[in-house]
Amino acid sequence: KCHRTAQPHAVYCQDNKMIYCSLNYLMFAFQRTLQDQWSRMMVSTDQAQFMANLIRLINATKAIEVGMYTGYNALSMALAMPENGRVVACEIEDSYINISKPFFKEAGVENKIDIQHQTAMKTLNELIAAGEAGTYDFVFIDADKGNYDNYYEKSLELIRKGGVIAIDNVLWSGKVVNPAPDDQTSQSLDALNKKLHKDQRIDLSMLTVGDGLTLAIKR
Ligand SMILES: C[S@@+](CC[C@H](N)C(=O)[O-])C[C@H]1O[C@@H](n2cnc3c(N)ncnc32)[C@H](O)[C@@H]1O
Repeated sequence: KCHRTAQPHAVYCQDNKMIYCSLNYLMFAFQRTLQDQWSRMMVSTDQAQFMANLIRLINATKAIEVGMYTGYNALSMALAMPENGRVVACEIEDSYINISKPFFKEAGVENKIDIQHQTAMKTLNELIAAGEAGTYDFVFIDADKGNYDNYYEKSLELIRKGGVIAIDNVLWSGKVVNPAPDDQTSQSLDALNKKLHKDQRIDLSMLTVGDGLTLAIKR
């Protein structure tokens, strides 16, 4: 029987053994995603749990995920929010969206997650055009890396003062240190890291969680 819990749903130690586990909705979504060939795209369990607790800490009711994949982290965010909470989940691949939907329904949060099946830039622009600038509490950027800077600028418009933009993969397996001349992804992530380091519009924290997680808090 599933239950909602704030306890760790799974924590893995270095030899990949599960050491803490709760049988909750998230665990089912996590296990299903592991069957997909691209499951390494999913955030780690500790990262999802950390961001869910951030959402609780700032009492977020409006969040955006740029790059939903199979919905594991979107589900984690939705479960951390109150009944009136909403997650705008951006995803272009319908096969991933199809995997996510039964888990959202089973967990009773399908009404909290607004799946946007189009490019994330289109969705972010539409939200701004709809007058939603300055109203979001939390944005998680985790899609195509070449567009990260564009996602960051749009997210900065969309979040309120004190809102948090979380950016994934900012260390890119360490390749942001001296990126190779032909490695555009590492170069663009490095350029974004350097830009944020000097950005006076935010307070910055770069964490060695997962593949590197930046937190930018809007001033
Ligand atoms: C790293 S995965 C996201 C993982 C997800 N946040 C999680 O933790 O499970 C990146 C996702 O972004 C999607 N994506 C890539 N480019 C996109 C775009 N331009 N607009 C919307 N989604 C995009 C991909 O299809 C992929 O599912």
